[in-house]
Amino acid sequence: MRFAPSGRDQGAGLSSAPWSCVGGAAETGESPRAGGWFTGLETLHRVSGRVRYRYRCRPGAPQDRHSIEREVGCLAGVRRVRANPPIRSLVVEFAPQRTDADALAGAIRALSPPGLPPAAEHDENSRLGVAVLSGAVLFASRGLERPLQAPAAVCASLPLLGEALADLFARGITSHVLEALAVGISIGRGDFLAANITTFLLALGGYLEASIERRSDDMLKHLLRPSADRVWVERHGAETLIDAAAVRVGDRVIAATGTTIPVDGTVLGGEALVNEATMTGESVPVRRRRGDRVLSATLVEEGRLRIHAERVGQQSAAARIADFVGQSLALKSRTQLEAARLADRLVPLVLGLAGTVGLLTVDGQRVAAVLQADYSCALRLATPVAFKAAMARAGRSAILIRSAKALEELAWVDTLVFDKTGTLTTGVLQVTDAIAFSPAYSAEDLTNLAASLEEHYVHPIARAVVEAARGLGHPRHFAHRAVQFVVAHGVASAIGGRRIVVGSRHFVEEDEGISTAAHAGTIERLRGEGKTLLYVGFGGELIGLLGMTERLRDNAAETLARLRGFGIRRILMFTGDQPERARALAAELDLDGFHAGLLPEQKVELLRGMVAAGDRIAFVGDGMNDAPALSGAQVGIAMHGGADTARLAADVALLEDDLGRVADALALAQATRRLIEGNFWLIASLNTGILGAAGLGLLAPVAASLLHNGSTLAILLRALTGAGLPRRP
Ligand SMILES: Nc1ncnc2c1ncn2[C@@H]1O[C@H](COP(=O)(O)OP(=O)(O)OP(=O)(O)O)[C@@H](O)[C@H]1O
Ligand SMILES: [Zn+2]
Repeated sequence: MRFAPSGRDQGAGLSSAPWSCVGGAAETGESPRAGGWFTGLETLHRVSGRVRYRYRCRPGAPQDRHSIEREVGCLAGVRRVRANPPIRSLVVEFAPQRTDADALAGAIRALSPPGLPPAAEHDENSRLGVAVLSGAVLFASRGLERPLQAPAAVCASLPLLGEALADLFARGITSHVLEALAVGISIGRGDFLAANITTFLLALGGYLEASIERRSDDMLKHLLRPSADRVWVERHGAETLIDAAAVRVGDRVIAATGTTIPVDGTVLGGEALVNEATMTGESVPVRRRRGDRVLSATLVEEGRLRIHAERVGQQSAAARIADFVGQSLALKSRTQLEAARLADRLVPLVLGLAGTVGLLTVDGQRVAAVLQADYSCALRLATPVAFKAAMARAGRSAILIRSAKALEELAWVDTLVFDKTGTLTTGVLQVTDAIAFSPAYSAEDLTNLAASLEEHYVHPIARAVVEAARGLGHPRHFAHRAVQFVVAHGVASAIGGRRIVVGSRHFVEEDEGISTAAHAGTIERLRGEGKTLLYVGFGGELIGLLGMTERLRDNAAETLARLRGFGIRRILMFTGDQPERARALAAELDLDGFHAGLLPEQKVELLRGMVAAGDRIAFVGDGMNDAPALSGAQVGIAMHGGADTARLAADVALLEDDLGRVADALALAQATRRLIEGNFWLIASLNTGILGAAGLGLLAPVAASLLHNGSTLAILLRALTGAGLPRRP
C-alpha cells in the first residue's frame, strides 16, 4: 500500500504549506469544474483519526486503487489512505487536529477525477442539442395543428424553464428567469411563434458561447503543455539527459533552476524554491526539501531537487493542465465582472418596468414584449465572448494570452519595460573570444570547463558557452560536482576539490573574492569592443575570460516605433548586464531610459515603485530571473524561447521568437477594448429602444423578441468573429 507522503511526519513546515493535487478543489474551492468523481460516500465507521467510508465512483472515472489513494492522500490533514475497490471501502487516517471525518467526506466529494476532459464539451453538446430541438420546433410548429403547438412550445422551452428555476432558487431573479417569464407569458397567451423564436435564439446563443469557450479552452490547453522534452535523470549513479517520454516511475529525476518539474513525486534530496502558481495560483514560491511532494508543471525557481518519480508523462501532465486552464479561465476581467454586475442590477429594472406597464395597461401582450428585451443576456455574454475571441485570435498569431484580465490590462498599458538579453537582443549570443590567463589551461580547455557547468542550465549565456564548446569539434566534459546556479550571477561547482565559478565580474570579484586586477587591460579592451564578458575563476584565481557578442533584434527599432504609435508614453530597459552595454543599446534604440546591473529583486522593486506611482506597465522578459519581474508589472510578457519560469509566470507568452508580437499583442488588446466598448454602446441603445417601444405598445412580443434576440445574436457574432480585431499580419 502507498502512504500519503505528508503523513510520514507532520512537520510544521509541511502542514503550513499544503500542496495542491489534481482536483485539489477541496482545498481551494475554486476550480470551476470541480467535483464528480465520487457520487456516493457513506461513513461506515469512525474513531479518532481514522474513518472508513463506502464509496461509489462516477462511471467512466478511474476506479483503480492507486489513483484513489493518491488523490485522497493529497487532501489536507490526511496521513494514510487505503482503498479497496472490490468492496468499495476507503479507509483514511488523518490528523485530528487538522480535519475530521465530515470535513474529509466533503473534500472527497469535491474531488474531480484525474485526467478527465473538463465538462465544457458535454455542455457544448447538450446546448447544441437544445438549440437543434428548439430550431426544429420553431420551423415545424407552423405546420402543426393548433392544439399541438402548445405542447411543442412547452417542450422546446423546458431546458430554459429548468435553468430559470434552478437560477431562481440559487440566485434569485436573474435574466434567465426573465427570459423564462417572457416565454411563459407568450405561451400562456397562445403566441407560440414569439415563444419559439425566443427559445430558439436563446438556445443558439447558449450553444455559440459554449462552443467558443470550449475552443478557446482547447487552444490554451494545447499551448500550455510543458515544454520540457529532455529530462535529467540519475541512473547508475550518473546524471544523463534522456527524452521526457523515456522517464519511468521510480526514476530519480533531477530538476534544477529554471526548469519545470517533469514528474509528480517525492523529493529525495536537495532543496529548492518551487513556484506552484500553475497549480495553486499562488506565485510566492515554497521551499521543498527531502520528503516533500512535488508536482509536474511546477517550476524550480532556484535550487535543485532529486525526485523519486511517482507519476510520469501524460498521466501527470493531463490532469495538471486541465486544472491550470480551469484556473486561468476562471480569472475574470474587471470589465467582465462589471458587465455581469450591471446585468444583475438591470434585471429588476426590466421586471419593474414590465410590472408597471402591466398595472397601467392590463395588457399581457405589452408585458410579454417588455420582458423580451433586457440588457443582461447581451451584457453578460458579449464581453467574455469578445475576450475569448480575442484570445483565440491572439493564439493564431502565436500570442498566448493567459486570461481576459491580462488582455484587459494590456489595453491600458502606457509604459513598456524591456529586459535586454533575449528580448531587445536576440537570445543567441556568440562566444567570440576565449582568453586563458593560466598556462595550465588552453583557450579550448577554458571553453570546455565553462561548458561542463553551463550545460545544466537554460540561459542565453549558458547556451552560448555550450555552443562554443560544441563548435570546437572535440568538446570535453570535465567531471564536476553538482552545479550550483546563482541567479543573475553565474554558476559554481567543484572540480578535483577546487571551486570553479563562471559568471559576472560582480560574482567572481566581489562575491568570490577573486581579483581581476592583473588582467585589467584585456578586460578594458574587450569591453571597449562592446563584448559581454564572462569571468572564469578556478581555485581562487582568474583563469580566463570568455567574450561574447549579442545582436539587437532586426525589428527592435521598428517594434518600438509601432508601440509609440499605439500611444505608449515611455519605453525603458532593465538589465542585469553592465551599464556600458546598456547605455550603448539605449542610445541606439532611442529609449526613454535604462537601469543596468540589476538583480532580479531590484527589477521588481523598480517596477513596484513605478506601479505605485501610477504607471501602467507591461514588462517584457525572457529569462528565469525575470519571473518575479513578470509578475511585478501589471502585465508580464514572456518572449518565446525563454525559460519555463518566465513562460508560466507571464500573463502573455509569445509563441514565436519575434519581438514584433509584443506590438501585435498590444494592438489586439486595444482593438478588443474598442470592440467591447462598442458592444456596450450597441446593447444599451438597442435595448433601451426596444424597451421603450414595447412599453408604449409599439412592438408586438414577436417583434420585440426578434429585435432583442436578433440584435443580441448579432452583437455576440460581432464579438465572436472579433469584428475589428487585427488579423495576423
Ligand atoms: N548561466 C550563466 N553563466 C554565467 N554567467 C551568468 C549566467 N547567468 C547569468 N550570468 C551573469 O549574470 C549577469 C546577470 O544575468 P541576468 O540573467 O540577470 O542578466 P542578463 O542576461 O545579462 O541580461 P538581462 O537582464 O537583460 O536579461 C550576466 O550578465 C552574466 O554575467
Ligand atoms: Zn556538466
